[in-house]
Amino acid sequence: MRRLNQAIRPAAALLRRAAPRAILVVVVAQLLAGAAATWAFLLTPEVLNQLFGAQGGIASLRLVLPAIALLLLVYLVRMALDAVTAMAKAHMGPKVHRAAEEALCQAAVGVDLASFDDADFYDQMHRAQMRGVMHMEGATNSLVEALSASLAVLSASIALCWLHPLLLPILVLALLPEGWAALTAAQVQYAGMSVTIDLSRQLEMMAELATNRDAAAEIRANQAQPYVLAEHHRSALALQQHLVALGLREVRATTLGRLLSSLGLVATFAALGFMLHWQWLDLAIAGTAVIAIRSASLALGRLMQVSHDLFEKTLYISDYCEFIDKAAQRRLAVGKLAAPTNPQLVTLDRVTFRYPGTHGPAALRDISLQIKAGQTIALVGENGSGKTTLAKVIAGLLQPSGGSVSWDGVPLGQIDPGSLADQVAMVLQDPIRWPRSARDNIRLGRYDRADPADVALLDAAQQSRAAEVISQLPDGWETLLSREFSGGHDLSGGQWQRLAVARGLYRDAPLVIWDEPTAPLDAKAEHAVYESLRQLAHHRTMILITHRLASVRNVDCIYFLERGAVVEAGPHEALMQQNGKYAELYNLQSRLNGLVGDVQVAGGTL
Ligand SMILES: Nc1ncnc2c1ncn2[C@@H]1O[C@H](COP(=O)(O)OP(=O)(O)OP(=O)(O)O)[C@@H](O)[C@H]1O
Repeated sequence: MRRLNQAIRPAAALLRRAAPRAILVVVVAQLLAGAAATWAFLLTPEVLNQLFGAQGGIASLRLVLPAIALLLLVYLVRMALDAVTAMAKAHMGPKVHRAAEEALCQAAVGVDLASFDDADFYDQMHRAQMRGVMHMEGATNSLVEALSASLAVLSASIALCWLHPLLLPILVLALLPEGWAALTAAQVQYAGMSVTIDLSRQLEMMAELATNRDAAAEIRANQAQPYVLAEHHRSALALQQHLVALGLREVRATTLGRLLSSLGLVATFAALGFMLHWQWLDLAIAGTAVIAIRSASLALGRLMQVSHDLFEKTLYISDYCEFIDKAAQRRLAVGKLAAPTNPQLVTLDRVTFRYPGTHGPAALRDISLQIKAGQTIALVGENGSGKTTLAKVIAGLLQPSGGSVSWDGVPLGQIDPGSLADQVAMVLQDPIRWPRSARDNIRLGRYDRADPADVALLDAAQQSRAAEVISQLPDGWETLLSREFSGGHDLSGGQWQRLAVARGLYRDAPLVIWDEPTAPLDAKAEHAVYESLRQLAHHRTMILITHRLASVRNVDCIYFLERGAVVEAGPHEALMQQNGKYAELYNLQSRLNGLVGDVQVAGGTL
């Protein structure tokens, strides 16, 4: 019961929230159906008595007809009530599914970015999404079934008790073995469930790899098909063997239960025979008792099946609920203050950051710096030195593990994340490829921006050279950019990046962060992007992350990172004079690649 409760309570709460009217209809209809069933049982002895007493011939049958008609009417009412229940149930399932899915999405988008780097949390979120929502909907259906079956058992019990109080213990005698068998089978399933889930997840992972569009090219290029198939086969075989073993144990339990149930039935008939013999009840009541016991036994079978289903869903539902709770806790730790509009000074004081669940050196170590409004700074350094992490900390997307980040003296922990994000435009290294139209892909930079004549949209597309890409699409701005839907169209990596740059430009925020914005771009597009940056830099604070050191020669300050720490900082000339790591890397790049064309930023060359 304790385990069942873990599934019943949250499913019932969601049901009450998502479909209160439907649940009211179901409860009322089922109570009335239960009352109708009891009435039908009470009418049955009367009908049987009249039938047994009839002498034959039309005349005596006519006498029985009103009682039969009444019984038929009661059955019809019951059928109508069951139909009403089924209709309410048809509303319930989709409503509960929607509510569960919406709660999950709301929880997922509400948590801080670091939560996505917490492997346990991320894993739980996916379990909740893949199975929790589905089982939540299933559990609400099971609840309705459980209510209907319980009321059927109750109505048979009341009728039997009414007809003769001794019939109640006989009913218990008939039902006990069946109940025991169903519970034992459920326990067998429950005991093996965590292994079932584990094996299913491994299998799903391999099936996902085999069918995933993003993985398809690499699997073929690396000739990894045999590996994928072998791993899939290994997981599938393990799951199959586990399920067969579980099924056989369940069959043993149910067979024993059936055997006991048959013994219970024999005992029931013996008890009825005994009562008939001593004339404690007449034949019509004994006949009704057989019908009622049969009906109660079928209902109990249904109840046990439903409980069994609920048992199976318990783990998934607990997992779903736990995720929603955890997400709410991660959401609570946010500030309430509004972010300063156009912050004049961003200060980092001895900031450290460690990704959740990681060991070894922290991703950022003891970083202190200041960025004034209107400045352009560059973060440079080798792969994995912490540039992207630092940019996310400055933007308030990641909370430092130590030290503090403040905007105009207000610690970011006290600022509402929404208002903080409002001040930042961030173009990331691997931007999201929205499976939406080309228009939406840019407008999603700030989807609620008023731009009735598309002036800002066209401007952003022009500056990033995304306009050229869009003009070649079959449906122009309205082309769906996803091959996963029919009629969809895909872009090259560089074309996607142009759209991402356009999105960043369209966002139009006072603090702009560009993380390798031009890496996959061709020379012309790169030139166009730096032209846009030059214009942007006049009245914005810019943080530029790049490996092309020639691009950052004239920014206000360059921060050179190494293993999470700033090891050199200053303008290009100063760093070159220092002749340290930056100078070494700069000279190396110059020798290897030659310098890229100079681009003007903030009045100087970039
Ligand atoms: N989500 C994450 N979870 C755990 N560790 C991470 C995560 N993202 C980055 N790291 C680690 O943090 C360190 C800094 O990563 P970061 O992405 O900030 O480097 P970067 O300088 O931007 O690298 P690149 O030039 O390759 O983009 C690296 O050691 C990386 O392995």
